[in-house]
Amino acid sequence: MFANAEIGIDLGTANLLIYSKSKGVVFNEPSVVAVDSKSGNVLAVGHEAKEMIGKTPANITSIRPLKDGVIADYEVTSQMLSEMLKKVSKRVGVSMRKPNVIICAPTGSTSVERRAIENAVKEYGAKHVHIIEEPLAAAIGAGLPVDEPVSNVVVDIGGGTSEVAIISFGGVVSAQSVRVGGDHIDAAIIQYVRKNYNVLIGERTAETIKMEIGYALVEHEPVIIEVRGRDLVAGLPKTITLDSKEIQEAIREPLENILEAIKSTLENCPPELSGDIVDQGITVTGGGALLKGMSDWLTGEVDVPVHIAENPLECVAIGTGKSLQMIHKLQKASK
Ligand SMILES: Nc1ncnc2c1ncn2[C@@H]1O[C@H](COP(=O)(O)OP(=O)(O)OP(=O)(O)O)[C@@H](O)[C@H]1O
Repeated sequence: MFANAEIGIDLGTANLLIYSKSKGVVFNEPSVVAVDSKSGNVLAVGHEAKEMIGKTPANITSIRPLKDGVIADYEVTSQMLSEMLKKVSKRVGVSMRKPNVIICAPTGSTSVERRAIENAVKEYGAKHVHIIEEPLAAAIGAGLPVDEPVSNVVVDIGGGTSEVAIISFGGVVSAQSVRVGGDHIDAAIIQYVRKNYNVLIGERTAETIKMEIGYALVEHEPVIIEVRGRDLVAGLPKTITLDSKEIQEAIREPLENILEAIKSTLENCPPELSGDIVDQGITVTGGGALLKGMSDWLTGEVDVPVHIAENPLECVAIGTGKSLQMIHKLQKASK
């Protein structure tokens, strides 16, 4: 039934990626939509819409329709998907008519949330939709030998969720999904700056701070960044200088929540698989893997080797794409 499946979709909280069987990753843009508030019409999607966040006039709203890895605004998600598939069709000349689709969902998502994902794709006109567990896709995309009799641990740190899974024989042996990811790290930075400087910064500024001077909980030479926000007392624009040590403290809590999920998954690992984990280590995927010091921090905390995947932001999309070819094997394993 899935032999002729054609595209894989990583419908992420932060980014939406589309993988075509014939051309690889053909689309990789932020999961953002700019909508005309009066007519409800979509004005822009992806990069163009992200540029507009926090800057639009009253009649235009920039929306991120996914939250914590799942659909928060169904209507807008369907519109976004449809616009993005049309864009791909035009841009790379890949036909997106009635595709067979493999799309991923977080392991912690409910059946209602999964149905919403499936229906959003079907609404576009997809013929068959198959849902794959997000960490399994991440593991396949990271090049781990998921269908072999050796267990692998994958940690996928996305925008809205972090998934930790032990995978063996093409299936998820045990998994934990926490609704904590890059977005929560950004929110912690916004809160810190507001509390300590009385300055309000926007989401995009917080993300820049994280990417430029954010560190996992490791020793490092401090670096600084200058950013602008609005002084909450004077109401005027203000420039402040932040250093990486204070930001490190500000983001401690979400990082520790992610670590807890990793530790508890490892603690619940069937004893027969523990040996493999010591040998193989942990592979980290998702945008969060790019936080500076991530690999050193996790290695110190869990005492097994930690590898950052080669292309962490694209692993899930590549994995859904590759699973187009492996689908029969995976289906057998999940029976
Ligand atoms: N260099 C970097 N340093 C730190 N964080 C980064 C970096 N690059 C990207 N990120 C963060 O990675 C997150 C996006 O990752 P990714 O695209 O894997 O998430 P997603 O798949 O959209 O989300 P989810 O899996 O939760 O639905 C964002 O929070 C982004 O800020």
